[in-house]
Amino acid sequence: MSTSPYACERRIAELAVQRAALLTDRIYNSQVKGTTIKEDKSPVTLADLGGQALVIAALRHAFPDDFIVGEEDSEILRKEDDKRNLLWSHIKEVLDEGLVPEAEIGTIRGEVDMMNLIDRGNHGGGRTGRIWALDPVDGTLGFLRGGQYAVALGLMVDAQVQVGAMACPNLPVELSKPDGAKGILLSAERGQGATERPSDPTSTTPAKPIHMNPISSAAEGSFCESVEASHSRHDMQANIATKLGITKPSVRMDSQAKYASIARGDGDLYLRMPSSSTYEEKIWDHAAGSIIVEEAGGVVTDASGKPLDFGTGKTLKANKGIIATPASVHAEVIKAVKEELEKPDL
Ligand SMILES: Nc1ncnc2c1ncn2[C@@H]1O[C@H](COP(=O)(O)OS(=O)(=O)O)[C@@H](OP(=O)(O)O)[C@H]1O
Ligand SMILES: [Mg+2]
Ligand SMILES: [Mg+2]
Ligand SMILES: [Mg+2]
Repeated sequence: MSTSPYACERRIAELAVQRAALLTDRIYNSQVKGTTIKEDKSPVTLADLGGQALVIAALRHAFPDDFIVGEEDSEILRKEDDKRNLLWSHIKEVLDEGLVPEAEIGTIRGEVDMMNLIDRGNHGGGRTGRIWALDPVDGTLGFLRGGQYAVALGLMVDAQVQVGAMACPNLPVELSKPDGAKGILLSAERGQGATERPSDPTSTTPAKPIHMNPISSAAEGSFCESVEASHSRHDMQANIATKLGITKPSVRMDSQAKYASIARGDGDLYLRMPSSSTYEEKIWDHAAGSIIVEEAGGVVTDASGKPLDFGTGKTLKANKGIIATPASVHAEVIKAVKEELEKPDL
């Protein structure tokens, strides 16, 4: 039987984010989310910290020599006994339930192991070798407000994303039933397509291939963008959409659920024009989402149409903007973006 080059990595990545999503969901539904505000003024919760520990436990078990660039570190847990104890009790419950096969993705041995695992995500990224980019809760603001968030994991080999997996606990399982069951697990391998299935590990629904909508002109489509006005230029994005003849209102959504949505044909374009000249996009905010869109028939580039460069460290250095669209309309969208950027300041 022939298998694809990264079939094993894809399987482990799927299981890892699936198990982490059981924890994030559990913490969302509990009394205490343990929110702390980080130095950059963004929130971090027990779900972010525990999700990172669980995913890295899986990577340690399956690929012990790989490097990991994770968003979080264990400093808060080392300082605050209450948070550490509470998080460990949640993680232990997820592990004891055993819904995701521990034989394949390993375990966490206790509180100290939990913190050490989180800190294994301290690699700085780079151009060579096998490096995983992990965002245990992408869209923490979305998580806190009961909106969209994603557990996102991508594998880069020599700076090319080869595998991505993402759990989106608040996206509907069926597009035709937006108020029905929630929680999907998406994944992709370079050259092998993208799939989705329910993220509930007890579900027997098989994975199915996903495809972007086959639009032939951007005017037929709709676009999504960040909820937070400080994360991208809503005004510019509206101008670009108008120029393209898009009449549907934008869909504002937190996190890489934006990539997931367009990859499964719920929307068409993702526009993210930079709102600050100093903020650098993080690799963990785009690695998983970008390959899932590409493998569903899309193209993901910066605002000038160049591919994203995942080999420049923890951040996409020198990146200006993110544009994700079906391949059929990418050139048309980049032309409109260029015109918007060249517009004289009035
Ligand atoms: N100034 C600025 N500009 C651009 N992006 C930023 C900025 N600040 C933060 N972030 C990152 O945005 C991640 C959340 O994704 P989104 O912006 O798409 O969603 S959201 O609407 O803000 O929730 C969010 O990811 P998480 O920290 O994992 O939630 C951040 O990495
Ligand atoms: Mg964050
Ligand atoms: Mg993020
Ligand atoms: Mg995050």
